[in-house]
Amino acid sequence: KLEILEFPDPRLRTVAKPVEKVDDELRKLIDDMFETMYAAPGIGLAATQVDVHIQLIVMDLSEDHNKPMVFINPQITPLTEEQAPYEEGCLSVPGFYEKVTRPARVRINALDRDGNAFEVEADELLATCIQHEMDHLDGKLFVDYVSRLKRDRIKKKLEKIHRQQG
Ligand SMILES: O=C(O)C[C@@H](Cc1ccccc1)[C@H](O)SCc1ccccc1
Ligand SMILES: [Zn+2]
Repeated sequence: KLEILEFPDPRLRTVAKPVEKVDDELRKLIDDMFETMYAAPGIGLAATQVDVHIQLIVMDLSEDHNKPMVFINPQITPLTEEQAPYEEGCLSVPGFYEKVTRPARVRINALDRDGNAFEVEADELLATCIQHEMDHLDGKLFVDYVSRLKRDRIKKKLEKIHRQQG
């Protein structure tokens, strides 16, 4: 449905602006993002990845793709100093996985698809995923957490693949 930008596309470095109005137009984008995420497949997708630079994240960690979550203008608060590692991947960095450590538990405050404020506390994969998605909204990628040497190798490999695709 929507095209997912791939590293090292500079548009992935754009800092997303707050959503002004939660209306039917935004809800159409949300539905398109879910369709794109499920088709990838992925368990999370940030608007930045589909070249829309607003603070919007969709996620669904369920097996049956029936537990959709929407985070609009999310704010995150770490709830512990404890860090948890995870072998992260990214739909914008296809085929590469690197260990990233992040706060193990976080609180998220956001608006839902109806514009209502809500708060959730997350740990495990939900904490990892929401932090990974919120990085996208700040123009950050998980490859920013590995050495420059590793990042440049990934960059070269993806640039080669993109050249071959014309
Ligand atoms: O933002 C994305 O690109 C989707 C990411 C979300 C994610 C990254 C790291 C850790 C958890 C979630 C993934 O590509 S979605 C694919 C996936 C599926 C199950 C578990 C981890 C990653
Ligand atoms: Zn990602």
